[in-house]
Amino acid sequence: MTTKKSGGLAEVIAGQTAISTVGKTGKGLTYRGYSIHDLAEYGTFEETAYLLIRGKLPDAGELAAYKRKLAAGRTIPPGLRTLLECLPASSHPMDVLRTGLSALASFEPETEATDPRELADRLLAISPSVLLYWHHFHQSGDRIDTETESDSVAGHFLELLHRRPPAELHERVMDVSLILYAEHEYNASTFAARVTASTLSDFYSAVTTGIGTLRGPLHGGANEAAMELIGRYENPEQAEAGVMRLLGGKKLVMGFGHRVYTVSDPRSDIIKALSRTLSEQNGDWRLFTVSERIEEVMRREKGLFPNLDFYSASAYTLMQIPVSFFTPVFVFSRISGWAAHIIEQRESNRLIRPSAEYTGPEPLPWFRLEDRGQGAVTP
Ligand SMILES: CC(=O)SCCNC(=O)CCNC(=O)[C@H](O)C(C)(C)COP(=O)(O)OP(=O)(O)OC[C@H]1O[C@@H](n2cnc3c(N)ncnc32)[C@H](O)[C@@H]1OP(=O)(O)O
Ligand SMILES: O=C([O-])CC(=O)C(=O)O
Repeated sequence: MTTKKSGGLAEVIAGQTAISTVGKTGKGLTYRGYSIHDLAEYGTFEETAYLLIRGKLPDAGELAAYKRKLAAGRTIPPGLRTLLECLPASSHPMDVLRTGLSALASFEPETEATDPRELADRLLAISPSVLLYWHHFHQSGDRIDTETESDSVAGHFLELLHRRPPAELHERVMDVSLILYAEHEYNASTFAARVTASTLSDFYSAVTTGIGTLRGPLHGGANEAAMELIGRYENPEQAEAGVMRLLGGKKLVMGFGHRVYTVSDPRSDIIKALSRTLSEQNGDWRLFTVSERIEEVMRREKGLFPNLDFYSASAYTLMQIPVSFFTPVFVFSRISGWAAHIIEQRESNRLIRPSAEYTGPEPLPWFRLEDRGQGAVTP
């Protein structure tokens, strides 16, 4: 029988993975055995993506070659540019990204000869270009050159967005953010991508599935929803009163809670520290102090802790990233985790098709159309 605990597949072991561990002792996170703290402190997003997609850390030569390859993958095919120009200016950026990456399949289809690792790299490299080509075309009519001098995904995205090389601190914060968002075991979007891969569908379809699933506010969309909440309040006192009202009305406070972590989300302290540094640098503490008060209230009233999405919201805003780009940034990073899982699924595939507990009517007699009067078909 489905209980509240088993609903949503909570605590169900739905398969195996060698890619990451989430929530060991209630709060740990490793990617292929490396702690998230080491990756965020000493690593870069490119090393992380290489580790996830290829299963080992690159050496210096491999990393340099990998960065060159990603830089070469930023170009958008002319047909896809035309398509992006045709999408409405009012599109949600997640629609643009989902549609853009899906359409790339028509220009550069996966074939028997395609190495899925190469395709993963192409999608990682081109994603910021797709979003920002569309953005600038509809903002100013400019058909931007999507090549930049930057040798990192973080720098490429920020440079395309603001059309100038990013400050060193901003590039590092974005790089760490991409590391934190890269991979998380059987989260909803990754699991959905694995389901698609398990039907032997193509790589693009699996990634597109992931994007569609990530967008919801219970998952990746929570970073945008959290910013919408934080942005409502001028000061911590207002925030406390507002959140108390939400809790009184049994509403969810986005950016809090987690399905697997029970003690804390280890990524949250890392992004929180960066949000503090950005506030200090900007000399603007409003978002940070409002966020801290919301955190205090949520701990006191509900015993809930912030997840990665909560302090990502203030950090991104402090770097002048538009709110509607927050979940797309999550996509830029999570493509690496999805890719690792799609490849792992393919390596030992069996169709993912669970069973359901039936709760519908017992077998019913058939009524011919002319006999179906009011109330004739009642169980
Ligand atoms: C990167 C990521 O994707 S992290 C997740 C991002 N999502 C969010 O931040 C959305 C807000 N959070 C939530 O909705 C949930 O905590 C989820 C979806 C993340 C996890 O959901 P579940 O594991 O199903 O938790 P569940 O709903 O059983 O929560 C347990 C209790 O805590 C409450 N609760 C959980 N999260 C929150 C929250 N953010 N605000 C208020 N109450 C909450 C629930 O209402 C429930 O209360 P009840 O027992 O009185 O009914
Ligand atoms: O694991 C989850 O359920 C959600 C999450 O934190 C992630 O995908 O990063």
